Amino acid sequence: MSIQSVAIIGLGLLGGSIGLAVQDRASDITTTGYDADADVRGKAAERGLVGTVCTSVSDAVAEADLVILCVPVGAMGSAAAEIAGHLKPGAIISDVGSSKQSVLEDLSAALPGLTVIPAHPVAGTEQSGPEAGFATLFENRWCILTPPDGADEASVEALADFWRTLGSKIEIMDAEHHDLVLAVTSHIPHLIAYTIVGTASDLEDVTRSEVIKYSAGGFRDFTRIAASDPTMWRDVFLQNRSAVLEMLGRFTEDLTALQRAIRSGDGETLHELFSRTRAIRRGIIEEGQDDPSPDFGRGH
Ligand SMILES: NC(=O)C1=CN([C@@H]2O[C@H](COP(=O)(O)OP(=O)(O)OC[C@H]3O[C@@H](n4cnc5c(N)ncnc54)[C@H](O)[C@@H]3O)[C@@H](O)[C@H]2O)C=CC1
Ligand SMILES: O=C(O)C(=O)Cc1ccc(O)cc1
Repeated sequence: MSIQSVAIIGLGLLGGSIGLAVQDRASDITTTGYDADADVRGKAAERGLVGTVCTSVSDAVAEADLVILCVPVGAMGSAAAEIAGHLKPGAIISDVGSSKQSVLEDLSAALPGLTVIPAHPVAGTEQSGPEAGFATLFENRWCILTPPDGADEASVEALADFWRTLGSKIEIMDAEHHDLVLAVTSHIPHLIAYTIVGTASDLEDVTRSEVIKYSAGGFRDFTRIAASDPTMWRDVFLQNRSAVLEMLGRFTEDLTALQRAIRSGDGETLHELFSRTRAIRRGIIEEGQDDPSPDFGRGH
């Protein structure tokens, strides 16, 4: 099937970037959009994030071959319930949520018998809202599709093609595996950033000026991640609870082992780990998986 019209529900960073990317790279595809927040709809119209910003969700999805839910993962179920009954027959319903198992369950429950194919573009920044989107966000980035067992193959291929058109590379895996992998590569790193910045801020009464003055290097990088959207990340941790808790358990054990090495003066253990992690970083850069530009995530 060929996708000729796309409806984007939620016009923040991800929804806005999809709208701009489609208009840039596939101008034959019609774009409509809707956001629950009237201010966001106004800003989306001003920026031209989609061809038509609709004032009702039913108008936005009525003619769409593909509907992409771009709302926080905790809002996917209610957003899906709102589009049920207004969809074009045969439409593909997808999303961009950062966790996949709960989204697959929520969408399948709200849209029984329809073509639900969840997806996760592994591309983003710490920014959010309708001003944050940009057309090149998905270029050379992975988009992971997590179709349920028995999903219509032609629809999976049509969705994969859509993301390739936006510049993404495609991977297909099951939702449970996705959630475990992303817990360690994305969700726990965000939790660590929120924690360390919170810990430093709790010290601020004593050393307020020093936290700002010496926030070069490592701490500064953590503050970028810790500036990420609170609603989005609250939802990720609540929706991907079991995978996050599993990985957090492993992380805590490893942290405790390092604590012991430091206490006992075991430099060999520290040096061995730091050498291993340095090699991982160098491998990522050699594979071209590093941030696409030095400004990535800062200038948008
Ligand atoms: N921010 C990032 O870097 C990335 C985010 N994601 C995922 O993309 C999704 C969207 O994230 P962002 O675009 O960053 O968030 P955002 O906060 O920029 O935009 C979300 C928009 O959804 C709207 N919304 C909420 N509930 C709604 C509903 N029921 N109906 C219509 N609109 C509704 C909000 O008003 C808001 O404008 C999340 O599920 C997130 O996990 C995926 C990859 C990267
Ligand atoms: O800004 C960053 O470094 C990110 O990690 C962006 C991001 C956030 C959430 C995702 O599901 C995917 C990418």
